[in-house]
Amino acid sequence: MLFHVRMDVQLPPAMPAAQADELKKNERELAQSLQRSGKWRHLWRIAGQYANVSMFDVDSVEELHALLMSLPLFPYMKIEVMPMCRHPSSIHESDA
Ligand SMILES: O=C(O)CC1=CCC(=O)O1
Repeated sequence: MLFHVRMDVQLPPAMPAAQADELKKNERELAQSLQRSGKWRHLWRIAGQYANVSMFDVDSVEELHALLMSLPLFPYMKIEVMPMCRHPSSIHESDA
């Protein structure tokens, strides 16, 4: 199942820089591991914003929910999820 996910990061301005850096480092490590596994298919920065657009390929909504909740930055992100299904006019086999 494919999901389009937008994540807006909203770190508290008062958070110490060292704590923010540690969260970002842990987030990067997990994100890269999930990309290598194929679960996190795409990760794009939205230009000019501390936000990303991602595509996830998971087996269920429950798996997506657990994955998103496991992200170190989860408590500091506004997350919007859009479930994707194949468009009948798509010529890309990988869009399923
Ligand atoms: O910086 C972001 O958009 C949040 C994030 C997701 C994966 C990652 O490494 O950072």
